[in-house]
Amino acid sequence: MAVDPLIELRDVNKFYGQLHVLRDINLTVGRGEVVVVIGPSGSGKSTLCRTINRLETIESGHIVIDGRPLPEEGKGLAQLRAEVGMVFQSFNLFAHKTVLANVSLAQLKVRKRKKDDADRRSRELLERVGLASQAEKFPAQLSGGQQQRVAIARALAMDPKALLFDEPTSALDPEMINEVLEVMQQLARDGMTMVVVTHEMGFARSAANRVVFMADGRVVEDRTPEAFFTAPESDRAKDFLSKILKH
Ligand SMILES: Nc1ncnc2c1ncn2[C@@H]1O[C@H](COP(=O)(O)OP(=O)(O)OP(=O)(O)O)[C@@H](O)[C@H]1O
Repeated sequence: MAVDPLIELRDVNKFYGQLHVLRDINLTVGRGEVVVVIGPSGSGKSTLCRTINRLETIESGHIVIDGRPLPEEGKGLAQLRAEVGMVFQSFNLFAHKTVLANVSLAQLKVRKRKKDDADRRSRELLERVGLASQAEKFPAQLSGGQQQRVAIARALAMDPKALLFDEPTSALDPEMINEVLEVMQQLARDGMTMVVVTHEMGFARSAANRVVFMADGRVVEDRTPEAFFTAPESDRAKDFLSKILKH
């Protein structure tokens, strides 16, 4: 399936103290693929996502992005985080900067764009996420769904090769979830490579090329959404689906 690998994890292991949180993870995300990671609470989904961005270090194994190993530190890390953007549950916007400045800032610092160029690009992206009229506002003046769309615009402003989403809708009121998922659906249709940790099974069914099911720090299943949702193979996945699909 993944003929042109963009993100590769080989035999990755991670511990928090005694807790073996990622166990022999092997995962390949091809260019243009959307991989949705699901699984019970505490199974290591967020940690997996964070290791790809090197927000967490690993004890053993290899992570390769577009043919290059993850950088260790310094300038290489800022470059990595521009190339592989991350969208968090908690938005992580700068409260004292306008929406426009939030989207422009890293472009000035990391991409070394001139302010006019950065602001022009930011406005284009705010338009793309439906927030053109909110550029001069501050984050606290926006709804949670709008703030998350600003965070997506900010990640896109770095012209990333891939985007990681760590439970991007979990902090949102129900009526705001869809406006964020619609932006993500559009990105998927546009061919963005995405790894999405989410509890939104509708998104997994409709947008994912593959569903990765994790339990106890392991990848237990890695299959198409059709195969996973209609005929899960493992007892862990069957149990998980029977619990969440009751709701
Ligand atoms: N910084 C940390 N220090 C110690 N333990 C941690 C840390 N971060 C996470 N853990 C533990 O590692 C395990 C995996 O956490 P992780 O957040 O990756 O799981 P998850 O599958 O994303 O869970 P959820 O769906 O609840 O967000 C959990 O047992 C968690 O308590």
